[in-house]
Amino acid sequence: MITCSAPGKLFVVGEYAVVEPGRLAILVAVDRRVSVTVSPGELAGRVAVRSDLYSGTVEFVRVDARLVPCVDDSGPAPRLNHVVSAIETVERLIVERGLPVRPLTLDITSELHEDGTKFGLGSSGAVTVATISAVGAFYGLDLTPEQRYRLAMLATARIAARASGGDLAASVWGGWIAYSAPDRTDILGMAERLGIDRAIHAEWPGFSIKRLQPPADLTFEVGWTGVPAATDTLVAGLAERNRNNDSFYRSFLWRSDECVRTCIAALRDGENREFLRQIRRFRDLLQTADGITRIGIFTPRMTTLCDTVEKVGGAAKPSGAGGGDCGIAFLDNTAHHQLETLRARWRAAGIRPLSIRVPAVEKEARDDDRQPQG
Ligand SMILES: Nc1ncnc2c1ncn2[C@@H]1O[C@H](COP(=O)(O)OP(=O)(O)OP(=O)(O)O)[C@@H](O)[C@H]1O
Ligand SMILES: C[C@@](O)(CCOP(=O)(O)O)CC(=O)O
Repeated sequence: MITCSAPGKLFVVGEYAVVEPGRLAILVAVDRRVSVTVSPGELAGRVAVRSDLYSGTVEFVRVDARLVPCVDDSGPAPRLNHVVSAIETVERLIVERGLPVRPLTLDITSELHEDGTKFGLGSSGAVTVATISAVGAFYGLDLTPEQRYRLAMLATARIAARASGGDLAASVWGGWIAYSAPDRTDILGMAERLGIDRAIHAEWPGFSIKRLQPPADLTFEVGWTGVPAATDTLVAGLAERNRNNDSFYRSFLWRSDECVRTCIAALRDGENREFLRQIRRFRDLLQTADGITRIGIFTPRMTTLCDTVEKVGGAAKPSGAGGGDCGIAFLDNTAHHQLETLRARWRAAGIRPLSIRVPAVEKEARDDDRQPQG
């Protein structure tokens, strides 16, 4: 039996733009995780999945390298597509290497939901990475962090073509990272033409990952609006502009990149004031984009969440797609009184402060780091 876990994430800056290959975002991994335990299954050719998100066990049968749910008349099948795609991707690699697939049972538990409602902390990314790690380890694969990210990216791209994979990168590498995504159509094409094994060892133009120093003397606070958001619909709303080669969208991408790069430099140089300025700038950028596209990044509660932080001297913005989910705030870490005031005002406005931290990355993991391409 093998258990692996993977953390959830928060976007610091760069969301939306990061869906375009090569565009940077900053993310952090949080101290809440999804765990996946893989044990030998009982029936040949079968995979059984149990998740604390859904009741009961879902049985799958392998048909042509795909997992097809066995008929279950107990109600609509739970949404296990991220888990299934992760298992299928690892098993394609196993088959390519001439190894036998085996009956499996997966048990999944999540700290990224409460009573079945997501907080917007990247549960889909965390469950994908934890499944890749656990199934890979069960089959005896010795996967490096980058190979786990690449398998997770391929598994995700098959079912969510727009997803940047920033959540996957944060989940794999942990800590503070700067990330840019590969072209997902390209890498899926590569996997089809060359197979999974060669695709995960090939050059992925656009992909980069770099570890960042956390800001010293700043604390961050996360507020949950209490409303889960549908990321894909929101992303489609903005990405639509790209298809039309819209001049607003081009300037959005350019401004986002400039903001993320300035944040990276501010973190490197310990320039907290500049970092806070860029957080505000990115909020403005998202607000302008929302005003033009009317996709609904800023709900009234999200606006209150951010405004309340400004009033106590900090800087805040939505984290991720917005439309609900979480906002992220940065404040001077000596501002204890302001922090208490902020939490009280958030609660009064129906915003729940979440106690979330970014765990420090162990030296061993830091030594595994790769540098950005290009
Ligand atoms: N514990 C789990 N067990 C099985 N599947 C899970 C689990 N957690 C997440 N998932 C999968 O991820 C999907 C949720 O993805 P979604 O993008 O809506 O939320 P999220 O990743 O938590 O939030 P966000 O994208 O806003 O960060 C679920 O529908 C399910 O397919
Ligand atoms: C809008 C986007 O950049 C971030 C979405 O973040 P979240 O899943 O809502 O936390 C989409 C993506 O990166 O795939």
